[in-house]
Parts: sequence; structure tokens; C-alpha cells
Amino acid sequence: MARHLITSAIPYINGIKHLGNLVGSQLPADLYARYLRARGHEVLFLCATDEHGTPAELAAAKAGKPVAEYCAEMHAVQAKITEGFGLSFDYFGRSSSPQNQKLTQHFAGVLADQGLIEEVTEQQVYSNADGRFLPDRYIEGTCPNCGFESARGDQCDNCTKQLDPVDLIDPRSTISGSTDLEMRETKHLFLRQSKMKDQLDAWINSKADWPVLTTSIAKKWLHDGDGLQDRGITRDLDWGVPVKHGEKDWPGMEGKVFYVWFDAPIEYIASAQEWVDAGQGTNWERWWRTDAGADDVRYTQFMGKDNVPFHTLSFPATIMGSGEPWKLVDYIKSFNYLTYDGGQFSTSRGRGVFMDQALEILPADYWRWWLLSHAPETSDAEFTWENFQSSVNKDLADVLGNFVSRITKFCRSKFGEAVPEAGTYGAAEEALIADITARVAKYQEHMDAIEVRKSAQELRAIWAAGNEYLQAEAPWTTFKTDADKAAAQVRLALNLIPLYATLSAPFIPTASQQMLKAMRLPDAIWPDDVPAALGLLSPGHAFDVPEVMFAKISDEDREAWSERFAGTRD
Ligand SMILES: Nc1ncnc2c1ncn2[C@@H]1O[C@H](COP(=O)(O)OP(=O)(O)OP(=O)(O)O)[C@@H](O)[C@H]1O
Ligand SMILES: [Zn+2]
Repeated sequence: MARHLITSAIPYINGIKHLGNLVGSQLPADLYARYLRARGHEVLFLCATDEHGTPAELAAAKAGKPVAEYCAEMHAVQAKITEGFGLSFDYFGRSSSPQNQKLTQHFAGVLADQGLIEEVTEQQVYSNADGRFLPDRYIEGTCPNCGFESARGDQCDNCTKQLDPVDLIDPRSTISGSTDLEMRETKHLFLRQSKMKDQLDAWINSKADWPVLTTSIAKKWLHDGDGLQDRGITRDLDWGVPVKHGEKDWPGMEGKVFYVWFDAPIEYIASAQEWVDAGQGTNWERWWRTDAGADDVRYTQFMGKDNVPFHTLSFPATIMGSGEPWKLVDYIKSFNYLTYDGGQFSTSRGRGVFMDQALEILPADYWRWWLLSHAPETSDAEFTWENFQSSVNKDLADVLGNFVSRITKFCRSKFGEAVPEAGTYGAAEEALIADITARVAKYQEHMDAIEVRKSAQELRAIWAAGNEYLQAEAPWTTFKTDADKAAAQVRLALNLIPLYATLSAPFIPTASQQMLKAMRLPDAIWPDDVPAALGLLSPGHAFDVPEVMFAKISDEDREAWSERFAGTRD
């Protein structure tokens, strides 16, 4: 048994997340957490809402609410939806928590003591119409790198380049649209990442097993152009963690807050403290402090590609630079983008399918299966309603659902609702057992390596093997001439159901529970020994024929949904 710390990129607070956000971070993290727990490992799976920064203020203003109230409400909304998707966080925290505030101020203080923070007086964009500075998303313009016209002050959403508001071409205020902007002097703190470049470079180079997407983005920021740049970590805003040097005031920084990208990853640690303070866990230090045992922990992070620079460079710079014994990430699983029907998913433009809407039309398992089996791993992936309909109908309804329904119903009609006893296994049964044994080993390999699509493919193949067996051996035909042989065939096929339930649980937890319940088994037990697991249901073991597990998506449904989600949500 090992100990695994897992974090998902923390979803931003400014609205309900779309299916792209889900498959790029929380959902694969949940898949991995569920798998590792099923294999008997000790897992701490943390997530939180990312609540600071300009978009939260803008969204609160739009909703006509004070930003703190808006964030508290949206946190509750997101928490409820993540439950609906079966995301099995041990704790879902908030980056605006007092724990994170204190820890963020602490890190700033120790980084300053280590000579890694520089105070810089610089020019920032000031809007005369709005009477304020315009950091980050308060300003938009054309990206100097790729020409994208709606690049934000802190990052271009199109090419992922980190930007400074002063870099933008044709800048405008997102509050008023005003272009009456001028440069004014203000003082800010910079994290001296450039001083840590060699250390970070060596660390990234030591991660030969990381996804290429992760290391290539890190190397780009390390080496492109002038190399790794120092990063402003404070802002002229009201909403955020007040700038302090540990518990002490920071002269000259009164009224300023830390930049959201400085405090957000620190929330990974703070959420473990919140978990303990909420009475749900004990001893967060053993997960996060290498002087308290965290060296034994394997720490895996999940995120979409735009989050990679912060997790491979800025946050590690914070951790390493502190000189304190904090746990560093061991593996970063990153994702390309899921696109929606020929374009981008977009929260700000309301384009695509959002998590609440998805659950309104179909249960979580349908989405979980499609998203994970089409995860944008090696390249971007596209969601289309046709593909969704066809995968759900084929994989879930025709293959898995049909197998379970067919065999339980056939058994009930010929032998009753209990596992039949007669007959012995022959060559076909031995071959199936051997095939499933080999496939389970491959499935585990892919899951251990967090190869999401390959894992889904192997799982589908394991389901299909059962169907092919039934098709080839046709117990309904065998029964007419050799009832005992048919009994043995049915016995083996019924035993595949608990195996399917256990193996499938990380992908489709609800259907998995339904299968176990129908087989009258309390818990899933991981099939470490597949042939033994295929004898779990002994002769005489009673079961129930389950309700239809997966309804097929009709062409009418598909067309209606495709139309409903063609526009933008308000
Ligand atoms: N289309 C997408 N496909 C896959 N992952 C995505 C996609 N868009 C965002 N992500 C990832 O989702 C996670 C949560 O994102 P976050 O809440 O910060 O929203 P975001 O990056 O501002 O995106 P958006 O503005 O589209 O909601 C991040 O890890 C991000 O990289
Ligand atoms: Zn760009």
C-alpha cells in the first residue's frame, strides 16, 4: 500500500464549469483517485474553488453582489454539481479561506527572506474613465504573440502566453470599454523565478516519465526568448489575500493583494488544512511536509495545458524557494483541450455544455464515460452530439448494459434467480478466463500510467469479451441440447458482472453500484487474482435482474440537444 496525494486544478469561481474544464482536470483526477482507492492505497484527493482575481470581481459585479457573497454562493453551487458528477474529493476547499490567506502570506515572507522577492516600481495601465488600475482581466487587447483579439492582460487564452497588460496591442478596459488609458507608477512584488531557472530546469529534466505536453510547455517557458522571467505576484485590487510578510505588514504594499496565481496553488496545501480544521481529517502535515513523513507520498496533479506553466515553474519556485520542507509534485498529468462542435468551449461566452445542464439531461455516468474515453490526451478532442450518441449507445447500452441484461434474464428464465450449479468449464471458458486475465493486467498498467483513453479502450474490450463469448457459445442454443453445459456458461457469464462492476467503478461509479447491488454483493473487491475473482459468485448465490442500466440516446434526443446547446447560455 502506498500513499497518494492527488489534486485537480482548482476551478475558477466565476461560473459553472463546462465539460472541457471537467475532462481537463477534475474528472481524470477522480478516475485516478477512485482507481487507487480500489487497489487498496491510501488516497487524499483535494480540490477547491479558485476565488481571487479580477474575473471573480467582474462576475460578482455582473450579478450585482458583493464579491465575497458571490464566491460563497458559487462555491456551494460548484460543490453540489461536483457531487452530482460523483467527484470523490476528500475535501473541496476555498482559496479565500483563512488558512490559505495565512499560508500565502507565510510563503511570501519566507521567499523574501531567501532573497527571492524583489520590490519593483513600475508603470501599470491606469484607466481614467474607471479611476483605477487595470490589472489582468480588467484589460483586453490583441495578443502580441499570436494576434488573438481578446487576449487578457495576464494571459492569452489562444496561445497560452503569459502577458503583461502593457504588452497588449489596442488595449481597452473591460469595465467600461474605455481606451482612455495611461501609464502610472505603482510598486509591486516580483517573484525572482529567473534566479531559480537552473534549479527548475534540472528538476524538469529529471522528469523523463512526464507527459510530453507537460515538459514541453515547461521547457518553452524556461528557454524561449530571454528565458524564464520574474513574475509580478501582487496587484492593485481589493479582493484577494492582503500583501503581508508573514504576519508582519509590508511597508509600501498597503492596500494591495497577491496575484491570484500566487495564492491559488498554495490552496492545494491549505485545503488539506481546511480538511483537518473541518474535522474531516487528521494530520495534514504527513501529506505535505517532508519532515512529517510526506517523502513517502506520491503526489500527482491534473490540469489543462494553460495551467502547466504555473504548476511546472511558478508553484515549484515557491515551494523550492521557500527553503522549507514542503512536498513537491511527483507527476503532472496535463491535457489538451476539448472543443465543442467545431469551436471552443467558453465560460465567458457561454458556449458549449455546462456541468449543470449535462446532469439535467442525462446521468453522470453517460458523461463520465464519454469524456474519459475521449479525453484530450495526445491532441485536442472534439465533442459532437453524433459521437456522444454513438459511443453511449454502443459502449454502454449495446455492450455493457446488454450483456448484463441478457445473461441475468436468460438465467432467470431457465435456472431462476440464483447462480446455477451444474456443468463444468471447457476450452471456451478457459480461453475467456485467460483472455480476461491478460486484459485486466493491461488495464491496470494503463491506469497506473494514467493513460486515460487506453484504459477506457481496454475496459471496453473487457466488456466486449463477455459479449463475444455469449455470442459464440450461445447458452440459449446450448440449453436445448445440453442444459448442464448451458448452466456452466451462465455461471461464468454471471461471474463477469461483479468483475465488470469493480473494474468499471472508476469510470462509471453509479452503474457499478447498480451491478453489485443486483448481484447482491456489498463491496467491490479488486480482482488481484482474476480466475479466483471469476468464481466469486458460488452456485446458489441469489441475484436480481437489474433495471435497464443505460437507455439509448434516440435521434430525436440528439437533435433536440444539439439545437438547445447550439447558441450561448445567458
Ligand atoms: N476546453 C478545455 N478542455 C480541457 N481542459 C480545459 C478546457 N478549458 C479549461 N480547461 C482546464 O480546466 C481547468 C479549470 O479551468 P478554470 O476553471 O481555471 O477555467 P479556465 O481555464 O478559465 O477556462 P474557461 O474560461 O474556458 O472556463 C483548468 O485545468 C484548465 O486548464
Ligand atoms: Zn496569443
